[in-house]
Amino acid sequence: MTPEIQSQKSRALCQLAPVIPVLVVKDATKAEGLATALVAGGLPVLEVTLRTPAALDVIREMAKVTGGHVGAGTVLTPDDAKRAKDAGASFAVSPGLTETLARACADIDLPLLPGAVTASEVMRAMELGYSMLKFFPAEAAGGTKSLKAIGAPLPQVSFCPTGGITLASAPEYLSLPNVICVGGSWISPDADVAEGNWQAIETRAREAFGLR
Ligand SMILES: O=C(O)C(=O)C[C@H](O)[C@H](O)COP(=O)(O)O
Repeated sequence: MTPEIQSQKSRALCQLAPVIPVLVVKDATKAEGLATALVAGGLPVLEVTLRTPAALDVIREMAKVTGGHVGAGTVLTPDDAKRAKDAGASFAVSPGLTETLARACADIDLPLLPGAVTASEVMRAMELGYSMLKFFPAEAAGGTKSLKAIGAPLPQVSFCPTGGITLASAPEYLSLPNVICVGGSWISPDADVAEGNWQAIETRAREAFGLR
């Protein structure tokens, strides 16, 4: 799957909801309840970060939830991409982009949403064939001001900004023409996941769904 087609697929996923919840889940027994609450709240596209030992099992469980599109986040290497795909991830998200990772995702037909921030990083991603990118770390890298500035010379690229975004700051991002959705971990705080407080998470998902 070429990077061009990967970008088409990640763009279509990003269009499904205004927010992609970024999930750091330590316990795979929580996966089904968490995914069900998020999908019920209107957020079907889920990014499970490969930052916990349980992450691949979490992907495996979440992939069974009807209506969800489960991807892996923090995909840094070809091996991460392969393990994520084998666990049932239908897309991968990376904080950055390397040619090795782009090639690996192309080889295994896994759509990649790669990260880029500077003009050179975005131009490199474009050279490789990507037109849908994660803008990470969004707030630390200048937030909406940077996205607006980068959109002037590079309007053909769309972004999913992630990193430091909240329910309060999301609308300004979503109002930009080069932003399709945002990513964020605020919808699924550790304490609610640990306690299985799915109602609170569904309520937050619903608020996020209402952003567009
Ligand atoms: O794990 C990855 O692959 C990342 O790139 C980082 C995450 O996307 C951000 O950590 C989410 O940002 P917050 O909403 O500020 O928590």
